[in-house]
Amino acid sequence: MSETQARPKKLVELNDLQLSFNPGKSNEVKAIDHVSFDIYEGEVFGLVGESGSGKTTIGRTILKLYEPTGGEIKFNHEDVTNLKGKALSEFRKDAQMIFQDPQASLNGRMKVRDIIAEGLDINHLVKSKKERHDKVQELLKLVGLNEDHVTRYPHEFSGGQRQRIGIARALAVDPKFIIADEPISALDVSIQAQVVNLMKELQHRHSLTYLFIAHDLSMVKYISDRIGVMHWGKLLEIGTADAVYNHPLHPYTKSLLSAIPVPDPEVEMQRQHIEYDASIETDGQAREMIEVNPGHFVLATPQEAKQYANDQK
Ligand SMILES: Nc1ncnc2c1ncn2[C@@H]1O[C@H](COP(=O)(O)OP(=O)(O)OP(=O)(O)O)[C@@H](O)[C@H]1O
Repeated sequence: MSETQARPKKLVELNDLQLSFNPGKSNEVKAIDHVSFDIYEGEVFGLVGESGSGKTTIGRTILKLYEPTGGEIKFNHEDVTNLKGKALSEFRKDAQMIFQDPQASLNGRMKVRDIIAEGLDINHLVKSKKERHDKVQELLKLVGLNEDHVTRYPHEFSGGQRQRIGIARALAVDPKFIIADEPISALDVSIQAQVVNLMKELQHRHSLTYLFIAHDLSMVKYISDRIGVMHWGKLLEIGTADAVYNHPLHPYTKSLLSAIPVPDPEVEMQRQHIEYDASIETDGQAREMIEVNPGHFVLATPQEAKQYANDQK
């Protein structure tokens, strides 16, 4: 990189993050098991892995909805691991979340206008009723909803429209960073692309940074710049979307990829699912993130990393 070229700025940094549920008890779950990665300003970072791998816990821990058991979280170069009070409210304005199930995450007894304006009210971002009204109208338009929808309730909308309301609510406070936790998995396939396209468009227009959480790689590959793959609380692989999708290193990533259905029926008939033998995660050997190709890391022993690199040739 030349001196004149700007280095990507790190917006979110996770350093050796750990979170255990029920620590020290027989039912302890290491939901985040020594995870480190950075998210650069302006990028879409996709976090994938099967149900229970710890993706939601990471999202909620970044937003300070959970207290980590260990490690550090930085936002905009500042340590936010132990934020409290006013500083925490400020941070929560900069970092917003969009949820998987808009039906459950929107208060059914509130009108759309008040749902969208909630963040404006809490953070005292508007000075008059008119300003509040205008801002809500602007947000509705931004996410492709009708201006006369303001007096309706969430149940009067389709799933896709409800997710648009969730997006408008998140954008109301003008955040820098959005965690989208499986934002499309509850939607019809025909609507999924529309919502993803809207999110992409808003990202460009508002210079947003996303952590996009999903359990399968197909849509994540389309929206993400880089992808991290999680299993059992550990980050197993990280790289550009192209590297992870087209040149996977870890056997778990290969297995995840082999599970994606192919639209072509003939190819689909011949698709072979690669079984993943998870015993390599519990054999007691020390593993660390090794950079096999520039920017493409895998959790491995030095020997495994060599093997994974050779398998690619
Ligand atoms: N509040 C909680 N108390 C105890 N265990 C929990 C709690 N929340 C999550 N877990 C456990 O932590 C692990 C990680 O869960 P998490 O929801 O983060 O996974 P996920 O990858 O987001 O899965 P999903 O796609 O199903 O949301 C799982 O084993 C889960 O059962």
